[in-house]
Amino acid sequence: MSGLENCKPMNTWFKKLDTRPIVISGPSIVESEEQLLSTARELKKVEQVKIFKAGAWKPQTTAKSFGDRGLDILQWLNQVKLETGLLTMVEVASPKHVEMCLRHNVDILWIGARTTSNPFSVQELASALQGMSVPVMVKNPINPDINLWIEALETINKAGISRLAAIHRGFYPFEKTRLHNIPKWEIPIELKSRFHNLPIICDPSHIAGANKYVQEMAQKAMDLNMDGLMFESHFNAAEGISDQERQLTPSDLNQVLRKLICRLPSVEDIEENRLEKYRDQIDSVDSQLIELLAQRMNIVEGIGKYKAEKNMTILQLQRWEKVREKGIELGKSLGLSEPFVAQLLRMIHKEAILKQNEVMNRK
Ligand SMILES: O=C(O)C(=O)C[C@]1(C(=O)O)C=C[C@@H](O)C=C1
Repeated sequence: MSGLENCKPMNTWFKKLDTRPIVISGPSIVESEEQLLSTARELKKVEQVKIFKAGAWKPQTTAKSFGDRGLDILQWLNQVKLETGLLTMVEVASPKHVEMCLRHNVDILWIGARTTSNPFSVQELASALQGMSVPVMVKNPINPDINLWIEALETINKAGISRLAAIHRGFYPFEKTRLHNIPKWEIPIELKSRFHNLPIICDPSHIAGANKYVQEMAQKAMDLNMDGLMFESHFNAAEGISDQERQLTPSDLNQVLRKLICRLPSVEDIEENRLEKYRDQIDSVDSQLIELLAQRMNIVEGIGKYKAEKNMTILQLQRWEKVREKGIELGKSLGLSEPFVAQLLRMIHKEAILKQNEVMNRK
């Protein structure tokens, strides 16, 4: 069993983290003490914000340099903590960063997408974290490689970190889309289905890119039952030196959070177990589907034997085209989308060919 099954729920990390969603926010880049403190003071007024995040050493896609002011920033963050009571969270990319953050009482560390993509860097961080108890969050790697993400999480977990969470920030888009990163929601869903106890935070700011899509991405994350949300913010977003289009002012963030509908993973079923009844119906339909597929495969097997006797090829393109067209037509008339039916039939046809191949080569 993976140690990730033993991750602690976030409401046990710190007393303050007893809300859903847990909201993390802070500037994309620290520009000055004034920007950091003013943003934190404004965020303090947004009730749901519990964690203030800041990149003290921010790796950029392009080689822009804002100088190594890590130490100053860590001191300013202590001031933030003192004044606002917010928990602080900083990105670490090297053992030196870990050591400095721990020395300056940063509450939570996070590992960025570029670092997660490199198992050697993750291992170095894990060695620096060995024996520490600080909570750590691990962003997904740049490319949609779930195994690389799991490997990074497990490496940090093996160093003894059980206050551990994943951050879904979307994936590098090879083609331009309306969003900055491709969300590929199926990846965090797969992560959650493999490790039920691993908290997952969504970063709608990185996925959306532009603020106008942030609400939609945040709602999607809530509907998928993610544990928290991480937003970029700036007290004076329009004047920020980077990522202006994806930093919310704290009052805009407040609006986003107020509009958010937080659906529950389960509800007291007061309407005579309505959900249970639906699920019983689904179970029954699913059984019928599987039984019908098995029947179809028996017929395919019969055709396979016939083809073997008559020396006929397995692949019958004309017949397959007809099966496909008829299925798509019927699907459409019943409200099923063409890509869905086409994909389903493609899988069935592939399995039929495998089956007949086995029949023909049976000794
Ligand atoms: O009709 C056949 O010849 C079959 O073997 C059945 C079937 C199918 O699964 O529908 C499978 C393979 C052929 O390429 C075409 C159709």
